[in-house]
Amino acid sequence: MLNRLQYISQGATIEDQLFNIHQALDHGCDWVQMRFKTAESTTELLKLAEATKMLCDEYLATFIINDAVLLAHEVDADGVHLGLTDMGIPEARSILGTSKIIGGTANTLEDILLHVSNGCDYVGLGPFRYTKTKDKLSPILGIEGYKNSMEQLKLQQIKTPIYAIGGIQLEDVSEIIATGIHGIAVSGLITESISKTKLITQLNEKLYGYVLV
Ligand SMILES: Cc1ncc(COP(=O)(O)OP(=O)(O)O)c(N)n1
Ligand SMILES: Cc1nc(C(=O)O)sc1CCOP(=O)(O)O
Ligand SMILES: [Mg+2]
Repeated sequence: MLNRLQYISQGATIEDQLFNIHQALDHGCDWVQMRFKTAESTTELLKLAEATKMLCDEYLATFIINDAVLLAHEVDADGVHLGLTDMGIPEARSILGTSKIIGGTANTLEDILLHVSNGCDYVGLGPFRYTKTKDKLSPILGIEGYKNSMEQLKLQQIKTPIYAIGGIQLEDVSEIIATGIHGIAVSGLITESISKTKLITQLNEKLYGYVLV
């Protein structure tokens, strides 16, 4: 089963990225998505990916890469996350094989159904609310948007794990999970937290419904 909490990395430089990723792992995150939009070259992306791979191996954490399928293949990451304008899931699958995780972005039920029919392993459905982390946001879904999509998926007996994303705060998690959503993907919440161990423990308690030891 896929973990319920995914940390999406932040940082303008390799050093900031690595610091934030290391912090998240050290305080209990077990799934990192490397998202480095300000990388100046493919060499920088490769350097960060290699370093993140080593860290995630050390912490026994899942490591996926945003957008870059060939890079994920090159560093033997656990998978990729692909947006609506990134490489298609069938092509990514043919490069990465069946053992790797492929996630896809959705904003509508139609997006979700397309990803499911293309064999994605999970869907990131968002944005939940406005966030400054990503430019050019799709229309905001709010809790009602999640309720509607999850009801339709239940009717169609679709069990692909769906992750909520976009501006999520600790206080939002219980009502999000109550819709049938599998997990959450967060960036700013963890990066900016000054008590990360407490935050991640509280997130996991809400996501898994019991206290993790
Ligand atoms: C878990 C998860 N869900 C959605 C996204 C957004 O991906 P994308 O639409 O490709 O946008 P960018 O992240 O590339 O700006 C995501 N990264 N992760
Ligand atoms: C990367 C990303 N994708 C989104 C989408 O809606 O597809 S929202 C988002 C940003 C997530 O970061 P934060 O937790 O800081 O809001
Ligand atoms: Mg993308």
